[in-house]
Formats: sequence, C-alpha cells, structure tokens
Amino acid sequence: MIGGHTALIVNSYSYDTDGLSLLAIIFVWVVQHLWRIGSREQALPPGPPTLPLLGNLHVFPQTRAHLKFTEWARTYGEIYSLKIGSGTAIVVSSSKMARECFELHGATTSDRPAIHVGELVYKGLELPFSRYGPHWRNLRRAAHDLLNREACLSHLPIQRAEASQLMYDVLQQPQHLYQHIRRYAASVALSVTFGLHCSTYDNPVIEEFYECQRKWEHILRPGGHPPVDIFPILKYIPERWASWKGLCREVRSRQRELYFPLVQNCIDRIESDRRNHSFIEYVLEHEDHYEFTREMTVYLGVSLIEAGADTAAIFLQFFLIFMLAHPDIKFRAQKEIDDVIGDNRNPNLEDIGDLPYIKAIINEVHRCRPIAPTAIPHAATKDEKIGGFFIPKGSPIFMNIWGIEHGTKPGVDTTGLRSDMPMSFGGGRRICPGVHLAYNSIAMNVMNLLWAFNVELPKDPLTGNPILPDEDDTTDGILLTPKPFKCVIIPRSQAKADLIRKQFEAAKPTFELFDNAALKRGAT
Ligand code: HEM
Repeated sequence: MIGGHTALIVNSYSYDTDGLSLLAIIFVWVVQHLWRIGSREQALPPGPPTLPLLGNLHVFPQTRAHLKFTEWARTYGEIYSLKIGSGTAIVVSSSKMARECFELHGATTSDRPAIHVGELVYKGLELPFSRYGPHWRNLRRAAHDLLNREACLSHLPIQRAEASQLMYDVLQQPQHLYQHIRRYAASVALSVTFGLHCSTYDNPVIEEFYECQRKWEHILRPGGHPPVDIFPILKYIPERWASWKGLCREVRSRQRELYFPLVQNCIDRIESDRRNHSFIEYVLEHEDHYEFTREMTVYLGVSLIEAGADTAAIFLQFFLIFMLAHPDIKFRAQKEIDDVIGDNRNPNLEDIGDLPYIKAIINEVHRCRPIAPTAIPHAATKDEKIGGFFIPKGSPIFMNIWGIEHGTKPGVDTTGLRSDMPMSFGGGRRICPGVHLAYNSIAMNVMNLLWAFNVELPKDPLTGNPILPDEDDTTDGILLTPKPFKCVIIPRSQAKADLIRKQFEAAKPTFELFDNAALKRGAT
C-alpha cells in the first residue's frame, strides 16, 4: 500500500517534471522563435543590423526614403534587404541590378505589394497599384494602345495647341507660372483621355483633380495611416477611431463623382455622333475587346489622369529651377536653340533631334530630380534568386531610382553615353507606359520656354540679393513635387512675344473640338 502510494507520488512527480520540462521547452522555443523574428535569414542580401521582432522597422525612413535608401546602398551594395518584422523588403540601387531584377526576372518581379489604403480607394482597379495578373494585363494593354509611340503621334495636335496656350498664359500672367504649368499638364491628360480641354486653372475638373490628389497623397504620406500592411490586424480598427478610413472613403466617392460624369460625356458624344476621338470613347466602343466592365473603363481613365497629369508638370517645374540655378547652362542652351531655330518661327517637336545640348539637359534634370525617386514598389510572385541572393516570394522590391541616378556622374552629358531613356520612368514590365506622351510634352515645352523666355532669379526687395529656389523644398510622398517658387520670366524679344500670340490664335480651332465636352455632374 505504502509502496503503491510512493509509486503514485513518484509517478505524479514525474508527470509534474515532464509537464514542467515540456513547458520549459515550449517557452524556450517560443522565445527563440520570437527572437528570430526580425533577424535576417542567411541567404538574403545583406542589410542594416536588425533588432528582435522589429528587424529594421525602427530605422525604416519615415520621410524622404530615397535619401536613406541611397546612404544604405553605399554600405550594403547594389542590392540589399530590410527586415520589416518577419517580412523582407529589397532595395535595388544600380542600373545593372535593376536590369537583372526587373527585366531578366520580370516574369516574377512585376507584382505590386498589397496596399490596403489603395484597396479601400480603388478596389484593385487602378493600373499603377493593381496586382500582376490578367486584370493588370488587360488594363496595361489598353493603356499601351493609347500611349505607344505611334498613338502619341495622333495626340500631337492637342499637345501642340496646349503648349501654345502655356506660352500665351505665361506671357499674359507670368506671376502664375506654377499654376499655368499645372493647368497645361492636367489639360493634356484630360484632352487625350476624356476629350476635355480645360482652359483655366480654376476649371472645376482641374480643381477637383488636384484636391483629390492632395487628399490621396495625404493618406499615402508616412504617418498618413497606421502600418496596416505590416500589421494587418489594424485593418479592423472601427472607422470612428481611424480617421484615415473616412478619408479613403471620401477620396473614393469624390473621385467617382469626378470621373463617372467624364465617362458619361464620352457616352453622350458617341450617342449623338459628336466624337472628338478621345481615348475613353474608343475604349467604350471596344469594351468587349478589352474584356472591360464599365468600372474598369472608368478606372483606366482615373489611372491615366492620376499618373499622367501631375508628372509632366513636376518635370517642367524642376527644369525651371535647374535653369535658375545654372545660368551658364541656360545661356548655352539658348545659344543652341537660337542657332537652330532663330527668331522667325517657334520650335517644333522634330527640332529636338538637332538640339543635342538641350536633350542632354532634359536627361540631366531626369537624373538629378527623378520625380518618383523610389518608383512604385514591385513585388516578387515567387521565391527568386537575384544577384546571387535569395528573394522571398511576396517581398516588396524598391527600385531606388534616386540612388541609381545619383551614382552616375553629375553634369549635362553630351557624349551620348548616358542612356536616352532615363531610369526615372521605372523598369521592366511595369515601366511607365506614358513615357512617349511625357517625353513629347517635356521636349516641346523645354524648347519653347528656352526659345521664348528669359528665366531669372527674383531679388530680395530689402537686400537686393537674388533668391534661389530650394530644389529640395518638395512634398514628401511617392512623388517629389516642388513647392511653388518665385521666378522672373520675361519674353526674350517682341518678335517672339508676337509669334506666341499668333500661335495661340492658330491653336483655337484645335481647342474647339475639346471645349464642347461639357461636364455633367451628379453621376455615381
Ligand atoms: C515625367 C513624366 C513621368 C514620369 C517621370 C513617370 C514615372 C513613372 C514611374 C517611375 C512609374 C513606376 C514604374 C515601375 O513601377 O517600375 C510609372 C508608372 C506609370 N505611369 Fe508614369 N511617369 C510619367 C508620366 C506619365 C504619363 C504622362 C502617363 C500617362 C498619361 C503615365 C502613366 C503611368 C502609368 C499608367 C503607370 C503604371 C504602370 C503599371 O503599373 O503597369 N506616366 N510612371
């Protein structure tokens, strides 16, 4: 009995010790496991030292990520990794590695990471953020039909007319240069896409477009919403405690109120046989061919305006700031254009071929001021090996355009060694499809501005010292947008001012076709 009791005690003791050891093993396993979260797996590209659980989250740049990405590239090389908790992000910082990653491995590196706020606003329908797959392919095919090199030839009349309005507006109201450029770029995108010319900056469509953009960038900016993509549980915070959710809803509904009526105008023109050959009219008549629903047609329009309207304006603003900062380069460019064009006619797009110095300036502005300095992140659709390193499925991959371009030699390069297609348009299968439209706009307006106007620094009224715009005074988000800056802009001669007026008069019939695309309000 006693023996039996002892055996029972021993047994229960051994159960207790077994239980305790099991708990201890589980505890050690959990601690080791948690400790490993955030640490860099062996085969990954190198990167900054990590902390348990956080990885590199605590040092992940909250603002101007391109600067930190570029600083890290100097230490960790052309491809490095950042641990974001248990996840991994990859940063590519040389053109050679960008080619390997986005072109050679394009079949598996062309996805976009899931962006929860994008999902709330666009429900996966916007081209720049859409996931790689059949839906993206359909949208991209249609965008290509509008924006390929040949198709862009048919957009030249309206681009030329808009460029002549820009010159005229600057001549009439030089103090509103910044707004004139923004009107120009938005109106080109709206004319080509929806057949709508907006003759003034205070046009309701342009105002609403820029207001929606401002709100959307506010959501996207670092700190504009909690890190829902890293901690998906945050998605479930009720809206009353999550103001960013309300903002996403507002942007979505304002965008729909803006764009559905624009599509309806296209439908009306088709039905009343008053087509002005805008792209959305074409898509509406070929929805079956593109396998589009009406929502997809609308959101293709949204994508093209959002990606195309602001970007050309930003480039031209950076160009002017560059001219203000480098008067010697400006004088040499003006001498080149005077020798080729003279005083008796305006430059044409075709002239750019005879202006190698001006072409090189355009490349230099792209190099030193890439508009989207970290592009839009790509993502890997399967485990990959790139540059000899392991890239896990699902990792966001940043193309550090800033780092790539700032690794090249600064200066206006007329040797032709620098590629004609600057890296600032991204790469691989997601490369900017608007590159030809953008390039035509940029070339036309850069030539016009240099030919027609002198841009000079304003003087401080108190000290008389010139005020140089700060080229780093930009917004901070996916796009770097210069804040409004002061500049003195005056016509270079009376003959040129007269030609600008004549050219604008001559453009009026082209506008007529796009002016009657009246806006109807109040659709979904
Ligand atoms: C100076 C002007 C422009 C610059 C610097 C620029 C730059 C870029 C960059 C860096 C990307 C991301 C590429 C990548 O993920 O690898 C992009 C994507 C895109 N751009 Fe542009 N862009 C410009 C003008 C335009 C214009 C005028 C349009 C159309 C009207 C446009 C439409 C798009 C679209 C639809 C995408 C998304 C492509 C996709 O995800 O498949 N862009 N752009």
